[in-house]
Amino acid sequence: MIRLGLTGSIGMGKSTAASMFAELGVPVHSADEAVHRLYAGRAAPLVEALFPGTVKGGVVDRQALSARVLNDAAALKALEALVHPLVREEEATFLDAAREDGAPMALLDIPLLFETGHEGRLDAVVVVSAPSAVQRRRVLSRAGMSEEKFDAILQKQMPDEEKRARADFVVDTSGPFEATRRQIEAIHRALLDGKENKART
Ligand SMILES: CC(C)(COP(=O)(O)OP(=O)(O)OC[C@H]1O[C@@H](n2cnc3c(N)ncnc32)[C@H](O)[C@@H]1O)[C@@H](O)C(=O)NCCC(=O)NCCS
Ligand SMILES: Nc1ncnc2c1ncn2[C@@H]1O[C@H](COP(=O)(O)OP(=O)(O)OP(=O)(O)O)[C@@H](O)[C@H]1O
Repeated sequence: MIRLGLTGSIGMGKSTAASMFAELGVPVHSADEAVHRLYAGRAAPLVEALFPGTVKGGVVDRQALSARVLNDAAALKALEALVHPLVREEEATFLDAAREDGAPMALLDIPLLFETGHEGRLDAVVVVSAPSAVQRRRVLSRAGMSEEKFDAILQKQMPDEEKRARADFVVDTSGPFEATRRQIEAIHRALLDGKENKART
């Protein structure tokens, strides 16, 4: 089974690209969604122990947690040390299930894929990218986002250029959705064809 990673900076189109892979029948796991589930479940008491007052009604209050960690590098590091191993566990379970189902390929959507040194465990990595002006416009149009918050997040992520340099495939998401979809279909086909060729030789 091909283990494919998907990453890209904030607002570059990871979720959109992931849903396009899913439409092609590829099982998809989203690290962001896993964090959401964990914050409503087994991670909540651990987060509360680390940052008292950030859990309300048994669920992590993301706004309160964000305010607590975004401008405090040590606090964010401590949070990551708690959350990332739990996400890695969920990803391993997901990959096992996909393999058992006989899927030829499975996708892990991981915003911090390169930052967390995850590449070694994947067979190929797709990076979604768009010019920084497009990225900024997309992100600032989201509810609850400010210039300051956007800049703080950007600073914590590997620059887009470096991500593109490390990618096996780059998807340009600055055009119409159909153009993004065509690029994803081509990657999907190339990977499956490559696998078949390998099996034959
Ligand atoms: C800081 C938190 C509470 C903010 O939650 P909120 O709902 O406001 O934002 P959201 O999660 O949608 O993230 C907004 C953007 O920040 C990026 N981001 C999130 N965490 C980090 C991080 N540790 N470093 C860099 N960028 C990050 C996301 O990829 C996204 O692009 C939340 O992101 C969090 O708990 N982060 C730590 C866990 C983590 O590392 N998640 C990243 C994916 S595994
Ligand atoms: N051709 C395109 N391909 C992908 N996204 C596009 C395209 N055109 C416009 N968009 C928009 O760009 C935004 C990208 O957001 P998306 O949530 O997919 O990014 P993300 O990388 O998952 O973000 P985050 O890092 O915050 O989780 C969406 O609002 C989407 O509608």
